[in-house]
Amino acid sequence: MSDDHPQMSTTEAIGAAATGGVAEVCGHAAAGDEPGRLLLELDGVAAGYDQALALRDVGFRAHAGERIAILGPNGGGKTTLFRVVLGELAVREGRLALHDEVAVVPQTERSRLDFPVSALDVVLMGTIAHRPWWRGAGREERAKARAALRAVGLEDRADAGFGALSGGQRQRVLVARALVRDSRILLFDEPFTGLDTASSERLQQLIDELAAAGHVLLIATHDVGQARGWDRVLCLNGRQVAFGDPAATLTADTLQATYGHDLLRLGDGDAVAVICDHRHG
Ligand SMILES: Nc1ncnc2c1ncn2[C@@H]1O[C@H](COP(=O)(O)OP(=O)(O)OP(=O)(O)O)[C@@H](O)[C@H]1O
Repeated sequence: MSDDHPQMSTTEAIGAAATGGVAEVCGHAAAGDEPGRLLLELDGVAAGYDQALALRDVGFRAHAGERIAILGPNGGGKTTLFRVVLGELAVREGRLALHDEVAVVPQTERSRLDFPVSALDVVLMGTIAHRPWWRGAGREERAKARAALRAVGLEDRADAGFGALSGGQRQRVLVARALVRDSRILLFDEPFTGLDTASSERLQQLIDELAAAGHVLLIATHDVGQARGWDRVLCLNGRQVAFGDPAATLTADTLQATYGHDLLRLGDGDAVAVICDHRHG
């Protein structure tokens, strides 16, 4: 981390006290980057909007090196969970503990494409949290942003207009923007939506590389088959339905409880199809 953000050595409670839940930012653990390091804990977490709870009973632990699929129907609570982890929504019940910083990779489809910004400019936006708002990006930040673009295979497109890139390239630029924040906890909001096969394979490879480098990745997806290939799966439907190893967790019964009427069972086994709506208002 930069000197502007000294490492936090003591647990710092944030938000939520008035609503009954607890969120803790525990800073960077002294243990370093070893695989399997605990990065994120939730215990009985509930959150919502206005008077209503949108999500409840969420409890799981996430470790360095894990790719965790977040499955759920439209309105199941995936975005709500991300907003809680990002500190945008209060923890109304239970406890959330962050043992590293968090960054989100938003859906590229929701990006504004008409701003005259380059790929490098977009990545540099990720360094703003690490410097005073009034100071422009310096040599150190620019070098870091170029290194992040190199890590996602786009160093040669640094000066290209963000809106002129392909959907897959834009998604990787947004990953680079998350990487310059030095965050070990990465949240991906349906990152494969709208990508062609080649871009999807490239992003899948990048996700594998980030996990191998010691990040934990929470990836909201509607693709049950994809979730089966990752390390853990979290099933949400207004509450936590299940969490665990995909092979043991993704039974037809669990998927039925997760998706309800949005699930089509194919035959007598665990083969299913999920009906989902990718349109967002
Ligand atoms: N800003 C908001 N104000 C009020 N209710 C909201 C708000 N955002 C989400 N909700 C409600 O919270 C519940 C969970 O929504 P959330 O967006 O977390 O689901 P999701 O799993 O991300 O859905 P999708 O797959 O469609 O993106 C839904 O009932 C939704 O209507």
